This record gives sequence, structure tokens and C-alpha cells, in this order.
Amino acid sequence: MKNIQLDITKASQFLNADAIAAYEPKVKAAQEALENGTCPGNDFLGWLHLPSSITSDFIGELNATAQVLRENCEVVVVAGIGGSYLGARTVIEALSNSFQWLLNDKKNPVILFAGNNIGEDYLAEMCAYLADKKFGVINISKSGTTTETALAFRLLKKQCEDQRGKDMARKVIVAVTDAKKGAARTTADKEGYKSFIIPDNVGGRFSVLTPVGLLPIAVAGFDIAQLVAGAADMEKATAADVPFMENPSAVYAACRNALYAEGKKIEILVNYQPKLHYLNEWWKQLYGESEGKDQKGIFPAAVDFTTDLHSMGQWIQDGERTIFETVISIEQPNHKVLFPSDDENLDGLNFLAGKRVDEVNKMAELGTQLAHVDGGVPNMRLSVPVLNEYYLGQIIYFFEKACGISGNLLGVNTFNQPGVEAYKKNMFALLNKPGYEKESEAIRARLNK
Ligand SMILES: O=P(O)(O)OC[C@H]1O[C@](O)(CO)[C@@H](O)[C@@H]1O
Repeated sequence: MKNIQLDITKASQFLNADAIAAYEPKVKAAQEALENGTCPGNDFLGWLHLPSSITSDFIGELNATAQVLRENCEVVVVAGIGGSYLGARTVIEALSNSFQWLLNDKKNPVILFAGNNIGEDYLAEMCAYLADKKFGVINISKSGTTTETALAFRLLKKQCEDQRGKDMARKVIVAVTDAKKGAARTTADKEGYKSFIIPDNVGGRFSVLTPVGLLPIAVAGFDIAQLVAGAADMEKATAADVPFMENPSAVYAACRNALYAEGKKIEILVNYQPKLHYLNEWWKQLYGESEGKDQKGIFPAAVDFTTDLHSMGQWIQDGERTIFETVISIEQPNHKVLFPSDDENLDGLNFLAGKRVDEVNKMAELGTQLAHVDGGVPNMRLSVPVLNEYYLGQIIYFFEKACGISGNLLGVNTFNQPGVEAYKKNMFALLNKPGYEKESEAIRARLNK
């Protein structure tokens, strides 16, 4: 089967002729440090060989649990934030009908996401929608203590028990969390929920191929074996013994770092399919939390084209020249729509008659690439044969591997996120959380100045 393909020619033309090749020894060292476990954060490398180590028995166990939820729920709420929901949402939205929630065909449960914000209106409206639904919950949190998720879960657990009774609630609430620690583990054990473990050595943003992503994706009705198969093939295609220029993750890592060294501080991930919006969101967390530290790191931004050509297009074409783009292009859509001819041709669009809509999209993509390159924006392009589970697995592993290499090239600990604690500390101090007395006093004094 054909793999996803990375083309960097429209990016490397902005660099010295040998700039990418010059990265080969550095990339080799960065990848070796990753594979040998000698890089910073080496206790979080469990994702590296995850795809090839997932057994069919484990897939079977996940599918069996998914089946229990599918049989007993019209709606399943996935509670989680960051790496504990973005991967699942990426795959589910990429593969679902764009109007899934309007279809009401009962083939699959409606999947909702919660615990990823603290919006009171969001929670109120979701709980109101669930009021007459047979619903279940997948509570996902590695730490088991994340405020956004814990808050939503407390509401959902109570509503589920009140609506469906304690016994049924125990059947349709599943926990995905740490093996031993955290409130989500304590609750799951006490209530006797079915639970899955997030391995200690896999951080949240690298966890989509653990039950964190696999369980919700299976509940939504998608083929997780194919997702894992795609990732496993990409694990092979990016292995340490693959020559540098044939390893897409190594080349992507080299190219983005070479551009960064030339002052291209912002990378914009671009798609031409609205279904890929959440891939943008997943990728932003993957690269943002991994590389944005020690006062350095490429800023990961993202746009949905052609939609955002009518909002951000101006900035990208003519704004400050500190950006580069990485475009994800799906070669073949899953549907076929031919543009009709019209005798009156009042809209003047008969020149498109008989063409596929995707042909127009592809010409928009090519035209944009040429314009942006002419405007001084280096462009990489990741070509994906078709949008399905298998190729989403390839895309996920491609970006994860490249992120591991890229973080080592940048010289940061790719696998921690100390900066995320700052807001939490202030929030807990402001909310008078027990244990934060000193911080509460200090923050109030600061605000009263
Ligand atoms: O799975 P958890 O522990 O709830 O964490 C969710 C997210 O929050 C963070 O820890 C940041 O606070 C992310 O790294 C993580 O993906």
C-alpha cells in the first residue's frame, strides 16, 4: 500500500542548497537519542513502539467494551482535555459524516465531548440535551485530577446515576486513567467501572494510540485495528535504519528546524477538508507543548482552507515573513460530486461544468501554494491517498515521530510541559483550594495593590 508522502521542494528552495542534507548527522543523533532512550524526558518514550506492540487481543478487549457502550447508549460523552481528547476527536471528526448529529440514523451513538472547557453554558446545554437520553461516559484523564475534566465528570456521573440507576451507570461509565494514582482511578475502583490504563511512559499528547484514543474511536464505530496498522507501517517507514532522505519524519523535522534557524518562527498547518479541523488542534498541542519551552520553539498555528483564505489569507500572503506552511492534502475524496451545467449560466460558472468539486479544491490548493511561495512563504506538502483509519494512523505516527526528533534537534525536553502549571497554580489559589493557602494570600495581596 502507498504511504503518505512528504514533499519539501517548495520549502527547501528558501534554504541553501545543502541546508537539508547538512541536517543529516544532527537528525541521526536526535533520532538515536530517541531510539536509545538517552534524550531528556526518556521516561516518556512508550509511544515510540506502541503501534507495533498493540496485540489483536487488546484491540478485541477495546472493541468488546465499545460494544457494551454502543448497545446501551444513544449518546456517549467523552470527558477529557488536551491529549486526553484531541486525538479521539481528530479521528472521529475526520471519519464521520459532516452532518452526523443531524442524521439520527441510530447506527452509531452520538459522541459528545466534555471536560475540555469550563463553560457553564456549555455544560448546562449538554446536560439539558442528555436529560432524556440513554447516555454513557468515558472519563479520560492520565493524572486523574485535571480540573476541567473532573468538574464535568462529577456532573455527568450524578446525572447518569440519577437517570439510569446506579447499576446501569456502572455499566456505561468507563475510565481511562493511571494504573494506581489520581481521583479518576480511585472512583473507578470504588464504583467498579470497567477501566483501561494509560501507560506511565506515554504522555497525554502522545496517547491517541492507547485506550485514550482507541476506545472512543471504537465506540464511534471506526476500525481501530486499521488505525493501528497505519501507525505501525509508519513506525517502520520512520525507523532508525531508514536512510535520512527516505524517512519522512526525519526530513520534516530537519526542514522545519532549518526554516526556524532562518527566522521562520511560525508554522501553519493547513488542510483543505473541514473534517480535518481537529487534526489541526491535535497537532497544535503536540508541537506546542513539546517544543514551546526554554524561551524557544516554533509557534504552531493552523488554518482550514479554503475557508480561512477569506480571513487569514491576506496575512499569510502579505504579512510579516516569519511563517511557513505545512499543507495536508487528501488525494481522493470519499464521495463524488460533479458540478452541473446550467443553460442560463447566470453565475458564469459553466466553465466548471462536468468537473468534480475536488478538482476545484485542488486547483485552489495549487494556486494558493504558488501564490504563497511567490509571497515568500515556504511550503511543505503532506500527500495522503485517502481519508480513512489506516492513513490517519500513518499521519498520527508521522507527526509524533517527527516531534520527538524535532524536539531533540531544538534541544528541549520534548516530553514535559512545566509551563502549563502556572495558570493552574493561580486558579487554585484564587479558588482557595486546600493546600494553596500561602499562594491564595499572595495572589490576593497582589490583586489588592
Ligand atoms: O490526562 P490529564 O492528566 O487530565 O491531562 C490532560 C492534559 O493536561 C495537560 O497535562 C496540561 O495540563 C496536558 O499535557 C494533557 O494532555
